[in-house]
Amino acid sequence: MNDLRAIEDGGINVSHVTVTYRNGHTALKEASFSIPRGTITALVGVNGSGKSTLFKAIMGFVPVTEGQVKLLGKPVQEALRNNLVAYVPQSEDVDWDFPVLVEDVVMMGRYGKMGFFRIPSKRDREMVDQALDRVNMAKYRKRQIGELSGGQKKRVFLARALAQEGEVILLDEPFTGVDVKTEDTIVQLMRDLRDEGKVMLVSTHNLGSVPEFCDRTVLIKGTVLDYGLTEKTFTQANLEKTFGGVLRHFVLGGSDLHDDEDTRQFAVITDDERPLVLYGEEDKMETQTKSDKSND
Ligand SMILES: Nc1ncnc2c1ncn2[C@@H]1O[C@H](COP(=O)(O)OP(=O)(O)OP(=O)(O)O)[C@@H](O)[C@H]1O
Repeated sequence: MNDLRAIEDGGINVSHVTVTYRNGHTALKEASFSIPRGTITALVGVNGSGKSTLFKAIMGFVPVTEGQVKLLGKPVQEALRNNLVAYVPQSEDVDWDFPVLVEDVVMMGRYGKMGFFRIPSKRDREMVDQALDRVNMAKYRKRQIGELSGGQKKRVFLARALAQEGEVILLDEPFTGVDVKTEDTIVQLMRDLRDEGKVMLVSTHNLGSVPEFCDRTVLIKGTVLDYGLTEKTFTQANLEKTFGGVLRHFVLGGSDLHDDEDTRQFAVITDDERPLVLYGEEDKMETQTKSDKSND
């Protein structure tokens, strides 16, 4: 990938970033990648590979020991001051017992634009209404957030990110615990946001869906192993490097699959969420997505 383009387009630029926690543990070392605006990038790695640490570095929650992060061409603190970064958290990171209404959670996305007393303006209310409509959650606006299903909660946090009008959107495991319909809603929304020029980084274990909607992939294992266009980066060899022995992997071919001499084979790779399916000759297998109708 071309770093210059990301810098010119003002996307996410992570350059030689090292993060060492206070206990001396280095969770990320010399990580570098660049992604331009108007793109969706998958962040893929095993548990503990540094995905959350990278998100925290991008949001300025942990100090970067070395290197630098730039968002839309600006240093992190400036981007945060300008309210440019929206974050959709993992469900486990949220205290669901906290008594707050759905519409109030979405309004939190507007706080950075309000004055000291946080009195919502007409525009703030309009943005909240629009955001709730976009994720199909308007009819739940007076519900307590803790009373919603996992998928509905996710949609509320997406609405909060929409209401914020952030240009950089970070999504931490948006598909965990959601049904297929919600997954489709989230994917469609992300595509729309991409078309609007936002830059999105999405951590996911849902390997099967990466080629469907992520045009770029960052592979992470304590550092960035590789990054770039999904069709070039999201390869079997790279996934094996990224996941080591954690992935389950099986291949079906020969007479188990074909009645003739066809040498093409299927490979299924999974870390227990939606599997990635590859098909073709052994040395040039390609990903199969929902939209692939023929595999004659
Ligand atoms: N506050 C902290 N202090 C010290 N070490 C930490 C801290 N937070 C995370 N780590 C360590 O840093 C490494 C990377 O953790 P991180 O949470 O970034 O991984 P992750 O890829 O997000 O994992 P998961 O997929 O489970 O969310 C792990 O070894 C973890 O134990």
